[in-house]
Parts: sequence; structure tokens; C-alpha cells
Amino acid sequence: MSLLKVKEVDKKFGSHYALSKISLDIQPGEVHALVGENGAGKSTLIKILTGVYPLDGGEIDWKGKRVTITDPNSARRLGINVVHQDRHLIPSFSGYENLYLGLDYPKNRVGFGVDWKSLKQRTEQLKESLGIDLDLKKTATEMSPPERTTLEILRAMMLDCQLLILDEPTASLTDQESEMLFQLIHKLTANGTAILYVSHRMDEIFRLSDRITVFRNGQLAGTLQKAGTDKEALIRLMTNAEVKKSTFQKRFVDDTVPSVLTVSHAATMDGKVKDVSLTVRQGEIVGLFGLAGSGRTELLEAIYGSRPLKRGEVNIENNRLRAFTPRDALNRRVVLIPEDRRGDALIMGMTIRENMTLPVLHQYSNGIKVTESKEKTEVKSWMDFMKVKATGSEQSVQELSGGNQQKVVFAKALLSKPVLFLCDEPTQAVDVMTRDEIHRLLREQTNQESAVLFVSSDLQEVLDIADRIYVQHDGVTLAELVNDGITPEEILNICYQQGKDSEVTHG
Ligand SMILES: Nc1ncnc2c1ncn2[C@@H]1O[C@H](COP(=O)(O)OP(=O)(O)OP(=O)(O)O)[C@@H](O)[C@H]1O
Repeated sequence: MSLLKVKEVDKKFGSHYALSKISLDIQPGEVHALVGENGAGKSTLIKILTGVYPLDGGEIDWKGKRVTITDPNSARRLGINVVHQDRHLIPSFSGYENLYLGLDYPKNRVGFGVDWKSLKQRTEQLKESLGIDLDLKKTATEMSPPERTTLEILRAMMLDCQLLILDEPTASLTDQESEMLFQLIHKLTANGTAILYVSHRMDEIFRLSDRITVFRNGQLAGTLQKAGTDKEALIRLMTNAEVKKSTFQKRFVDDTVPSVLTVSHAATMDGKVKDVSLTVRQGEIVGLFGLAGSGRTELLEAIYGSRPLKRGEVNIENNRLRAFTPRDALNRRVVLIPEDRRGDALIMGMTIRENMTLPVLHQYSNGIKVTESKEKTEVKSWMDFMKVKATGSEQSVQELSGGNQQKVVFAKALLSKPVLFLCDEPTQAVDVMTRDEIHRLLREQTNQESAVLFVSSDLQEVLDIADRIYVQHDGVTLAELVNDGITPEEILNICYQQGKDSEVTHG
């Protein structure tokens, strides 16, 4: 018997069908992948299954019985839980405290107060049955990204979860960190838990799943056995179009080409960046790779002026920047595409147009008022160019799917005609087609004499698009490599030297 059957489900926002006549079934113990372009309706289905949205048509059966999932608690009571890419943990709470949040605490013998002993026992049993080795005394902040994901999964399993929905679970994990998660998924499915795995990462989908359901524009394009399909066929089904071969050209410039960015022996006040030196020249895409905790994001923030420097120098187009702020960075046409776009790059209550033109509003103003027609035309052309799926430029960004929000962040950056793009995981949560498009756009930017410094936890992505790569570990530059035939293993070996040799080596 199927664990879950979704039958002809509809969901409407206004007159727009986010889901139309969607049907799928999930079996106990299977990994069922859900894929589709940005805006295809994946998150909407997750929200229906977890009781966030009511459905507008269709039915849901759970273990053969019709159910109505009215709110998140009723989903949890059935045994349906979700782990989202933006983690829902309280940073200063210990693993135990986070684990027990929202649980029905067992009462102690006196009848009031919590029976901590039995709670701990239950935790230990669960950890043992899933082979999880995690120190729950550490706070969420002290845990590494995969440890935090593990903690969330453990929390879901405390509630006797039978369908675990993982929404882009590896989005900010490196390949090695993702391995830990994959092992855990195997243990869960071996114990009979079903996984609905939502991801844009094709390699993972093919590695983990038994079956794959494809959504296209809110409709079911098909459910396939993994064994009978391949990546190209899947993308064809997602887009209804032929797959275009990526034609990405590397560019190797010499040191006579003017530098756009030079960082010398930079260290931040908070010690996250300890000693970083690097150069990015006109026309280059430079990759920055390091394992979690290597200070990649922090370095980009220091260059952008949002994280104070204690030592060292940052030069943009040969101008030394002292005590600068993000406003100074913007004036020098340096843009940052931050990792946390919801928190840092977009104002959720504003429209797409307002978000995109906010930093450059003066361009559309004659000093007295904003020329709306010029503003709207330009916004529309960027939205078309980036293929933002929305009802129009006046739609609020909070109503867009995650990947479409990322496209708005990109368009916003491009509008300010940057000389230096600082990109922190810019393709996180975007579909494979948009990912190629973003790579192409970055290359195009460098043709206009700008430069790109690119951080991604996906090492293959760094190798695909960077002309040169810096490897960073624990806030220190370990190596500078020309990306001409280097292998992932070589880069990982450098990372695992763990700073034993902090000399900069030239490859
Ligand atoms: N609250 C809302 N109000 C209006 N429209 C919405 C709302 N939530 C989602 N939508 C629309 O429903 C459609 C499906 O969005 P959904 O977030 O489910 O896509 P997705 O497949 O998860 O995309 P992504 O891969 O980018 O996360 C999109 O067109 C989106 O704009």
C-alpha cells in the first residue's frame, strides 16, 4: 500500500494555478525525487503536504485513508515532516534544547515537570538506531552545516516521521559534507522512512532516488523510474525543450592585465579571516573554494565593507579603501550577491521593480521625480532577459519562488553595471537551465572588462567556470591555481592539508 497518494491536487493564487491536477504516490522506504524549473510548483506541494496551505481541489490519502491536513501540527501527527534549506534552529540553544523544542515532553513521575531522563534515553536510542554521532551539548552555532542538518533530521525523527521531505538539503554543503547526509538517508530508508527529495542538483538525484517526479509549470510532466532515464531526458521533460550544450570558454589573462581587486594580508576584527591575499584582474572569473568554516563568505563581506578589517588592505581598481562601507563599495560599482538572499539582498514586502531599482534610483530621476516609464521599461527588459516567472514587475518578491527571487537579485546587481561582482553561492536553489544562464551572464560581464570573484560550495561548479582558483582554509589563503586541468582531488588535498602549509603556492 502507498504511504501517500496525492490525487489531482490544485492550488491557486488569485487566478494563477501554482498546481493543477497533480497526482503522485510515495511508497514506504523509497527516495522519491521531485524536480522542476524555478516556479514549477515544488514548494507549493511541500506546503500543502505539511499543512501550510489548504488545497483548492483534489484529495490526499495517507496509508489508504482520506486525510485533510489542516495545519503543520496535523501533518506532524500523521508522520510528515520537512527540513528546509534555511534551517529552523535557535542558534544559541544546545542540540538537546533545539531537539526538544515543540515536542510533547514526557511528564516525570510526580506528574508535573519534564522527565528529562526518558527524553535523553529516547534521543540516545534514536541516535544509535540511525548511527548518528552528534554531540548534542554543542550549540547550533557551534555545529557545522551538515551537523545542523543532521540535528533537524533527528528532530523530525523524534516525532516518528514516516515521510521526511528534504528541501534542497545540500544547498550550502560541500560534496564531502553532503556524503554524511547521504549515509543518513540510506539508514532512514532502510528503516522504512520515505523521503521526498527536492533538489536542483542532478547528480544527487541520480545517485539517491528510486523514482523521480517532474513538474512543469504547475503540472505533472511525469514520474520516472531512475533506472530508465538520464539527465538529458529529465531536463527535456522539465523544460519541454532540447538541452543546449554549455559552451563556456575559460580565459587566462597574464599579470599585465590591470587588477580590479587586490587583497593583501587581510584579517577581519572577528578573526574569521586571518591572512588572505588575492588578485582579480579585468576579464577574469576567479573562484574561491574552501570547506565550511574556511571564511569564504566572511572574506566577501570584508571586501564589500560589511565586515570590519583589522589588518591588511583591500584595493579596488588600485584605490585603497579605508574604513569603507557597502555604500562606498556600491559607489565604486562593487556588488555582492549574498548567500542569504532573503535576509540580505531583497526587501520582501517590496515589488520586483522596487527591489531592482532601489540602489540605482537616481538613474531614473531628474532630481525632482522618478521617470517611471524608463524605470519600468528597463526592469521589464531585465526580467525578460533573466526569465523571471512572475505576474509582472509589480508583484511582491515574497510571492516568487526561491529561484525566481535569486534571478531578481541577479538582475538588481546587473542594473548597477558593476566592475566587480562578488558572488556567494549565486546559483544556489536555481534550476539547471538558469544556472547555465547565470554562468553565461557572468562570462558576458567579464567581456565588458568587469571581474568576478565567485564562491561556491559545489567544487565542480567552481572548476566549470573559474579561470583561476584560490583555496582558502581557516581564514588563510592556501593556494592559487590556474584552472587548466586541475582535478577536484588536487583541490581537496590542499584543503585537507589543514593549513599545515600556509605558504601561497602558484600552480
Ligand atoms: N504566496 C504566493 N502568492 C502568489 N503566488 C505564489 C505564492 N507562492 C507561490 N506562488 C507562485 O506559485 C508558483 C509556484 O511556486 P513554487 O514556490 O511552488 O515553485 P518551486 O518549484 O518551488 O520553485 P523554486 O525551484 O524556485 O523554489 C510560482 O509562480 C510562484 O510565483
